[in-house]
Order: sequence, then structure tokens, then C-alpha cells
Amino acid sequence: MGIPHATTTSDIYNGYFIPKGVVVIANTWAMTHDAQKYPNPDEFKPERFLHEDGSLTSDTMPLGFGWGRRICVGQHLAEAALWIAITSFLATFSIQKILDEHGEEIPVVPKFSTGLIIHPETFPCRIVPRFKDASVERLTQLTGLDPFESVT
Ligand code: HEM
Repeated sequence: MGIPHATTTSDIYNGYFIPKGVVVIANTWAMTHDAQKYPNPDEFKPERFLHEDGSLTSDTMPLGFGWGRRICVGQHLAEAALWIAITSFLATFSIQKILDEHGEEIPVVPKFSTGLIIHPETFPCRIVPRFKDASVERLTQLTGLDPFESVT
């Protein structure tokens, strides 16, 4: 859900009267689970946000950062930092299912926490290096980026 805000004046929105001084919470969950816009919304399908050529669609509105005057001022830093962290990790490691005693993969049953901010529950997995000498040095060599170099 969004961060709670209070109204400073009364307003009418979509025919609903919203009095002054009440708490308003944006229902981010409902927006991101709108099945008309996102068929099978619980399915992990990052390609929903990609054109066929792999470029991003314009529908990547960052709902998690709020809206309007109080929108998160750190969103670009946060997105860039997450991009660097996640792509570096995935370039180096592959996240795989754990194996049973016969070497068969055990399926992951996705579960989520509840509350104002929800996140996936922890689940067992294997983090496997993608190549033998997976290291910061090797990653630097592969990407041409030095993770310890300051970004200007
Ligand atoms: C993934 C990481 C982040 C998420 C999901 C996030 C999310 C949010 C949300 C939901 C709000 C409230 C918006 C509202 O009131 O409607 C907020 C506000 C804020 N965020 Fe972030 N944030 C993140 C990272 C950051 C970072 C890295 C910084 C600073 C470098 C930052 C600085 C702030 C500040 C200063 C506000 C208050 C803005 C204001 O009230 O005017 N955030 N953030």
C-alpha cells in the first residue's frame, strides 16, 4: 500500500466526497493487480513491460515510489542502485531450485508476507556461480565496470 497521507481540504474524487483531515492510502496492490491491465497479475512475467525488441514499454510507472508532491526523491538513485546490484548478481550467479535426494528439483511454492508492505517469504534455493572463476575481478573484466569506482 502507499504511504498514508492526510487531506488538507475537502475534495470530491470520482463522485466520492473526501472530507478535510482524513487519512488517504493509495491502494497500490489493487493497481498492480488490475487483471484487465495485467492478465494473471500474480504470474511473474517481466516481459509484460517489454516490447518485442526488448525495449521497455512506457508502462513502468514506479507505483512503489508514491505520487505527486511527496513522491520519493531517491527513486532514480534507488532504481540505478538496484539495477547495478541485480544485474551484477545475475551476471555472476544463477539462482536455482534445491534438489531432493534423487537430484530432482524441488518446486518453490511462492508465499508472501502480509501487511502494509509485503515481500516474498524466504525459500530455500541454490546460488550457483555461472562460471568457474566468478569473482569481482572477473565481473569487472566481463562488464568493463569497476564496482568500487565512484559513479559521477
Ligand atoms: C527501492 C527503494 C525505495 C523505495 C521503494 C522508496 C519509496 C518511497 C515512498 C513510497 C515514499 C513516500 C511517497 C509518498 O509520500 O507518497 C518515499 C519518500 C521518500 N524517499 Fe524513498 N524509496 C526508496 C529509496 C529512497 C532513496 C535511495 C532515497 C534517498 C537517497 C529516498 C528518499 C526519500 C525521501 C527524502 C522521501 C520523502 C519525500 C517527501 O516527503 O517529500 N528514498 N520513498
